[in-house]
This record gives sequence, structure tokens and C-alpha cells, in this order.
Amino acid sequence: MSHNENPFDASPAGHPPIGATVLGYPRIGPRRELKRALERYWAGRSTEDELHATGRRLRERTWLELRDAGLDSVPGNTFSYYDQVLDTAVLFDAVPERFRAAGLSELDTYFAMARGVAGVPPLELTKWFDTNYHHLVPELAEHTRFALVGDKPVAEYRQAAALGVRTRPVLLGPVSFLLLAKPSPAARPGFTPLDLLEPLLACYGELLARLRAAGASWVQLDEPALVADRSPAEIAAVRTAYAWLSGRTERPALLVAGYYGELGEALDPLARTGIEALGVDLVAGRAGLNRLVATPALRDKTLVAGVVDGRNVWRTDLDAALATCATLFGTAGAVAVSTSCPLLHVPYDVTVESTMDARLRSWLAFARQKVDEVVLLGRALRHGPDRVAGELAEVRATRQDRAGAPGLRDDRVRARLAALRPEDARRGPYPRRAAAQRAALRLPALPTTTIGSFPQTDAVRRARAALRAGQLDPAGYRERMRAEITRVVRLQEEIGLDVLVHGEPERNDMVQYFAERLAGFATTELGWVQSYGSRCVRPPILFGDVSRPAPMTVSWAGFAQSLTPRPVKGMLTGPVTILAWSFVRDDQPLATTARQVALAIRDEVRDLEAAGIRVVQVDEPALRELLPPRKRHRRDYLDWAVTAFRLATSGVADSTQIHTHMCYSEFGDVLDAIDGIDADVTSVEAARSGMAVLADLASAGFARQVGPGVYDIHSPRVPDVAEIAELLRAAVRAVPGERLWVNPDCGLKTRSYDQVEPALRNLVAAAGQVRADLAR
Ligand SMILES: CN1c2c(nc(N)[nH]c2=O)NC[C@@H]1CNc1ccc(C(=O)N[C@@H](CCC(=O)N[C@@H](CCC(=O)N[C@@H](CCC(=O)O)C(=O)O)C(=O)O)C(=O)O)cc1
Ligand SMILES: N[C@@H](CCS)C(=O)O
Ligand SMILES: [Zn+2]
Repeated sequence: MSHNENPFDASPAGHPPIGATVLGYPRIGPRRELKRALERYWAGRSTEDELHATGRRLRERTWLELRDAGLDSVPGNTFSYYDQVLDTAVLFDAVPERFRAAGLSELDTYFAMARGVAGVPPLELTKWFDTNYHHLVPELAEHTRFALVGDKPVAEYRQAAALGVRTRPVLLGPVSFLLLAKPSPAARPGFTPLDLLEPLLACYGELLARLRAAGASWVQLDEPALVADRSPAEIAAVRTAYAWLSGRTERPALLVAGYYGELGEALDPLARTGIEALGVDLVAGRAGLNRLVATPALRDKTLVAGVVDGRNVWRTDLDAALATCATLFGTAGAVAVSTSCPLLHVPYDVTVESTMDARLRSWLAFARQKVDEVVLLGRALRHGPDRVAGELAEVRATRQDRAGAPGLRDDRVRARLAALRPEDARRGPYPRRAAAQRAALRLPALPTTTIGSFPQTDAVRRARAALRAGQLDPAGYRERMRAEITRVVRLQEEIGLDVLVHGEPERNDMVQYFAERLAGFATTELGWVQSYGSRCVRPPILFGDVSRPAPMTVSWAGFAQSLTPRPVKGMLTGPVTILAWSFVRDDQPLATTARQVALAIRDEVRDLEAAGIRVVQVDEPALRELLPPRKRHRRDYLDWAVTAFRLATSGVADSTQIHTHMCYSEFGDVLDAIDGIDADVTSVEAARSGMAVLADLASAGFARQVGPGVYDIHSPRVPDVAEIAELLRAAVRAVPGERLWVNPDCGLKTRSYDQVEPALRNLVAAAGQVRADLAR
């Protein structure tokens, strides 16, 4: 490393400096081109070649755009047809036998692993760290034989090079890959995926050599799993992996990126290996800055400073970012500037939001604008801030404009928050509520219900698209939705469900729908972000104090209730989930924002009750998602999350039954919180895990009602009566029958009626059988 150079332009000997870069980029396409191409291919309406042509166009566009924007180092291999963890499994031949046996083409085997194929269940889909992205879970066993059978990273490197762009291929790192995998059912007891580190490293070594031979000078290895608490054995694996990989002679320079938090105890071991660069998240992991400065082993490394937030959409405080980079100048041999994490979690481009308020738009940076921010920071670091003084002043002015803008502060909301008393977040004792609800609802044992949404048919979506386009007036739209609700209510009555729902046809999304109706939120037209595979969401932007100008769901739920004597369950999204799936303001604590949202939901819960709705479900599927990766930060989070839920739901009479729903089945880290939110009924995902969750709840002393899912809605499969009855019998062994409900794992919006109808009929029949057993 040369010492008289600007550290921004310096780099380990023999390697070009990284300079200004981003850790990754969206891939679904600025107009969701990949989503449409995938769904056409899956429906048999296009060929493999047509799908590949779309993929190629999207990749080329990204490389050129990033290069032309002025990045010094352009990330490669950020494209995926479904998921980067699945790509890695396939690259190294970790394909479970059931998929090989299906005898499909390479591409269809890949999609079968993601989505299943007749009779062959897919890999499990689960949350990617604390984000709303989902990855597939590789299944490994001691007999898994890794082999470098694919060449996607190399082929994409060559494609970009042919266009004149020398990319930095991004790979999921070996330690995170193994930590995200699970033992396959065939694995011997005691096997853990980390047992396979050595053979996996051999494959990574071979891949690095191939990338080097193709011309790559840098490779990025992503290790987000290292920002969570890790055991000594896991830290030892990090040391082994990177000592070994950096010891290869035929390889590109290695950038290891740990993001979504601070590297903590993994930092020093990593820095002591022979890797050339370390990517650190200085937004979510800002608290780790002191540790970085105190790590002498970084002196001969490049630190890739993730100072531009890759998870949120506010324009960066560039002065603060430059100051952070300057702090690192004395610490590292070289400093590069980047985003805190890959830009997978933000939409493409804010400038296409033509109907968004222009002032709000001027405060925002989506992926494309974040690239510009990084490039600008790079210029400031290379030539000094004076050379970009005009641009820096403009950013300062916009940030000031935002801080003082009307609409951010609502004094009535603030006064209401200040006046809150502890009893506002407390209901009467559960036994008293349970008795009042029994008398009010008169439900049978093992009551049957669903989680809220029914299939979102093409007709429903088309009606909404027509409303947006002005081809259907609001009255016409309301009639179509009412017709759909009527159909869904009649169907549920005919099937024999006990607690009905209106089916949520009017909702584009369970968060966006509410954001469109709450003050303090803005929504986007094209701000799509990949959630999993071809499925996307448009996270709303929470920019100001939140309140509810008018009821949001009462007319739909009230209409449904008017059609039937059976109880209709009102359906709301909870405050934590609304925050988790939105871009949140960064100018006040999340706990404060959560209380504001909670009060808006509280108003809705009370209005539902006043309209004659006797059961209200407040969904919190993201309660666990926001759990901080480090245990020491969890208590604080769980305290405010639980308080927010209780505030939202404590304004009703004992006789009004509050349900909540969470679509995950591992409760270990949040058991106390689930107890603490004090819902009368909690429905949880349980079908795939064979009701294991019930034992966890029972052992934690959970004493209220629970609805373990008995129908796995993530699969097109229709479970038969015997199968559901067996799950229910397992449930009755774990939880007394009088506290059990019968329901699917989650909402039915992604399924079709030909799957849902028979599955619900079987669910009701199975409940009848087990009810009869209990009565004996
Ligand atoms: C429960 N889940 C959710 C998460 N996050 C959310 N914000 N919401 C969730 O429900 N995280 C965890 C899980 C993730 N699961 C899913 C499941 C399903 C989807 C999904 O289906 N997304 C849809 C988009 C939904 C939507 O916004 N629909 C709108 C617009 C529909 C549309 O694309 N319209 C067309 C025109 C209409 C036509 O002609 O068909 C268009 O604009 O081009 C609506 O219904 O109005 C998806 O398709 O990806 C996401 C996460
Ligand atoms: N009520 C929502 C919950 C999804 S997590 C639904 O049924 O789709
Ligand atoms: Zn759910």
C-alpha cells in the first residue's frame, strides 16, 4: 500500500481501487419485466429462450446504467431468476434427490426447487434476515457432495466484459450459505450444515480461480449472517474459511461484506485473514464504528464504508457520511464508499413517480439516486468536498426543507400520545374476557375460521386497475367488491365455517391498503420491491405524524356482517407490521412512530366494534422480522412492539374477541412477546412443522386460545381430511381442546379457488371428526 496517495484511490498492491460502489442492485426490472417474464414462462406462455432474453436484457441494462452513472466498481452476478441462495445451492450441486428424480430440464429443476412440482414439495421459503425479502432454504446432509457444476457468476462476468464492463461478481459467502441451510430430513442426528465447510470451500476456491481466469480482479463475498450473535464454533468457521480462501494463489482480490448490522466479534478474525477488503454497514451497524477504529488488523485492508442507507429511501446526509469516511482514513489502508447493504430492498427510481408530491419526492433517493449519492461522495473523497460544494449545499437545503415541512408534525397526534396512560394498553383479565366472549359468540368447540384473504382473482385485480385508470367509477368498483364479498360469505356459510371473513378483495396489499388511508403516509405507483420470486410489494413511505382521518375497513366488514348471522371477523394489519413493511421516518424513534400507528388502528378497532363486529383480527406477521440481530437490543424492541399492539387492541369491551395472526412457526425468540400482546386468540403457521410450535407455546405457559395452521397455503396441494384430522389430533395432545381453533396457516390470496374450496371443505370435515372424538 502506498502512503502518499489519497486513501480513496489507494488499494492493496496489484488490485484496482474499489472507489465508489454499491453492494448490489434490484433485479426484478424497473417495470417488473422479470416478474412478467417468469409468470409467462411458468404458465407455459413463453419459451426458455424468451425468458433468458429478458434476463439478459435486464442484466445488460443494469451493468451499463451503473457504469455510466460513474461507479468505479460495478457489482456483477446480482441478477437471479428467483433467489440468490437458491442460485448458490444449484451452483454447487446441492440439489435434493426428489428434484433430480423429477427428470426436468436444468431450468425447470431450479424452479421446482423454488415452487414445487406435482407431488414434489419445494424447499422451504423463509425470511432473509430482518428484511421483507424471502430466500429458499438449502437442504444439506452429511452425504451432500458439493461440486462446482454451474457457471452463472462466470458467464455473467463474461457477458458484462463483452459490453466493456469489468464487474465485481457478488457471491453469497460460504459461512452465510451454510448458516442459512438446514439439515435435510435424511441427515443423521447431530449433523449441522457447518460440518460441510471444508468441501464447500474447495468449490469456492475453484470458482474463484475460474473468475480470476476470466479476468475478474475483485469478488464480493456476502456474509450478512455475521452481524448476528455467533457461537465460538461459527467464528472459528469464519476464520478457517477466509484464511483458506485468501490463501489461494489463483484468485481475485476478496471483498467480504457483512451487512444489516455490525460485524461485532467476527470483525477481528476476518480482518486478520488475508482478504483484501471488508464491507461494513455504517447505517444499521453504526454502533460498530468504534470497534472498527480500534482494529489494527484493518491497516492493510480496504474498508468499504457503507454510509448510504440501502434499506430506507431518505436522501443521505452527505456531510455526516463524509465525516464517517474521514474517521476511517486513519484506520484502514484504503477507504471506498458504498451502500450499507445491497439495494435489493429499495425501488429503482424515484423520478418516475409522477403523481407523488414533488416536495416529498425531492427528499427521497431510490436505488438509482443512491448510486448518484455514492458517486458524489466518491468525488468528494477523491478531490475534496470543495469540488462538489454546490451539490453538497443542495442536499443540505433539501434536508432542511424536510425537517421544517408542514405535514410532518401534527400537534393533535402528539398531544394524544403525551396523554396516554398505562391503562390504555391494558384489557380486563383474560378469564373474564373469555367468559364474556363465550356468551356473546356461542361458538362450538374447535371453531373453524380462515386468516382473512380469499383468492385475489384476475377479475378483482382488473377491477382495481380499471378504477385506477378511471375506466370504472368508485360506485362501480364498490359494487364489484360487494359482489365478491357476497360470494365469499355465501361460500363460507355453505362450507360450514364458524367465524367468517369478508375476504379482503378490496386490498391491493395488507400494508399498502392502510397506508393509502392514513395521514402521514405516501404511496408509490412503481416503487416495487421483490418479496420472493416473482412476488413484489410497494412499501409505503411513512413521512409524518400518523392519524386516521376516516374509517378504513368498517363499510366492507359491516357489509359482510349484514349478509350473515355468523360472526364476521374484522381484519386489520397491526402497527409493527405496518412499520416493518414501510419505509419509516428516520427523524424520531421507531417506538414513537409505532405508538402513533397503534392509535390509528385503535380508532379502527373501536369503530368496527361499534358497527357490530364482534371479532377483530390484528395481523402481526412481522413481529419477529423486526427482532434485532443482536440479543442485547431485543428487550427494548419487544417492549415497544408489545405496547403498540396492546394500545391498538385495548379500547374494546371484554366481549369483543381480539385475534392476532403470525405466519411463522419458530417462536423461540418471541414467546414472551406473544404472551405479552395478550390477544384472545393467536393463529400461527404450523402445518409444515407438524404442530411443533404448540409445544413451545405450552412450555412457555401460554394460556389463551391458539389456532395452529392445519393447511399449508404456500403449496398448491389440497390436504385431505385424514391429514388435517391427524394434525388436529396432534394439536389436541399439546393444547386442551377448548383453547384450540382450526384454520389455515395464512391468508388464501395467492391460491386459486379450485385449491381453496376443497381444502376448506376438508378442514371443516376434519374439525367435525375431531370435535366428535372430543365429545366422546
Ligand atoms: C404476507 N406477505 C406480505 C409481505 N409484505 C407485504 N407488504 N404484504 C404481504 O402480503 N411480506 C410477507 C409476505 C410476502 N408475501 C407476499 C404474497 C403475495 C404478494 C403479491 O401477490 N404481490 C402482488 C402485488 C400485490 C399488489 O400490490 N397488487 C395490486 C396491483 C396488482 C398489479 O400488479 N396490477 C397490474 C394490473 C392489474 C391486472 O391487469 O392484473 C399492474 O399494475 O400491472 C392490486 O391488487 O391492486 C404481485 O403481483 O407481486 C406479495 C407478497
Ligand atoms: N389477513 C392477511 C394476513 C396475511 S399474513 C391475509 O389473510 O392475507
Ligand atoms: Zn400470514
